[in-house]
Amino acid sequence: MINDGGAIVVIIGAPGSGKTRAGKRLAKILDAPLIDTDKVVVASHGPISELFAEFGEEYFREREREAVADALLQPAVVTLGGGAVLNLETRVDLASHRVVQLTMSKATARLRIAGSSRPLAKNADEWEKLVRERRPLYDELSSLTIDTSLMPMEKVAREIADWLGSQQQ
Ligand SMILES: Nc1ncnc2c1ncn2[C@@H]1O[C@H](COP(=O)(O)OP(=O)(O)O)[C@@H](O)[C@H]1O
Ligand SMILES: O=C(O)C1=C[C@@H](OP(=O)(O)O)[C@@H](O)[C@H](O)C1
Ligand SMILES: [Mg+2]
Repeated sequence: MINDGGAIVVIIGAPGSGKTRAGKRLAKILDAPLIDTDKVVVASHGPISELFAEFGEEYFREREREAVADALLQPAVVTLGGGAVLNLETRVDLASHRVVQLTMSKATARLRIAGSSRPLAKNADEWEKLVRERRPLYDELSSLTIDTSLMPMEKVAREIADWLGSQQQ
């Protein structure tokens, strides 16, 4: 059963796969608000790399869970951080939402995450290991998967919008 009062759609998937960027485009297409849970955490608690360095991953995951729980109640396009699905309560919540997964190849990851400040995916090998472990969760939770490796962001956003349209008929 879809929770019609809450998030319009939730975008999950690998770090760097384009969730935040495609979500922003999608929100424009739908003329809806965008909530990126990483941005919510940063606005309240400071940069993610600093939270990891000062307080550790568990502290970040707790703050992330708070942001996710709140975001899923809002009528918005919601983009999660790649590791948000590690939280069991979040996985239970996602079962009643429309969830899209974005993926990308390792070759694309090498280009997109170069020089990024993601503490758990500092290079393509770390990224690959993390995604291999999480992939079963991403697959289980999502109803649509889009490989963004070679796809412009605008097209990614359009594909999600078209899918949402087909769901509402
Ligand atoms: N479809 C795309 N084509 C090319 N570059 C992209 C695409 N989607 C995202 N990017 C780039 O990849 C990086 C990560 O995008 P982002 O939206 O932050 O991913 P995520 O939120 O999944 O970690 C950014 O530099 C962004 O400009
Ligand atoms: O995969 C992860 O564990 C993380 C992904 C990041 O978000 P994006 O997936 O938006 O890059 C951010 O939440 C944090 O660095 C941890
Ligand atoms: Mg993001």
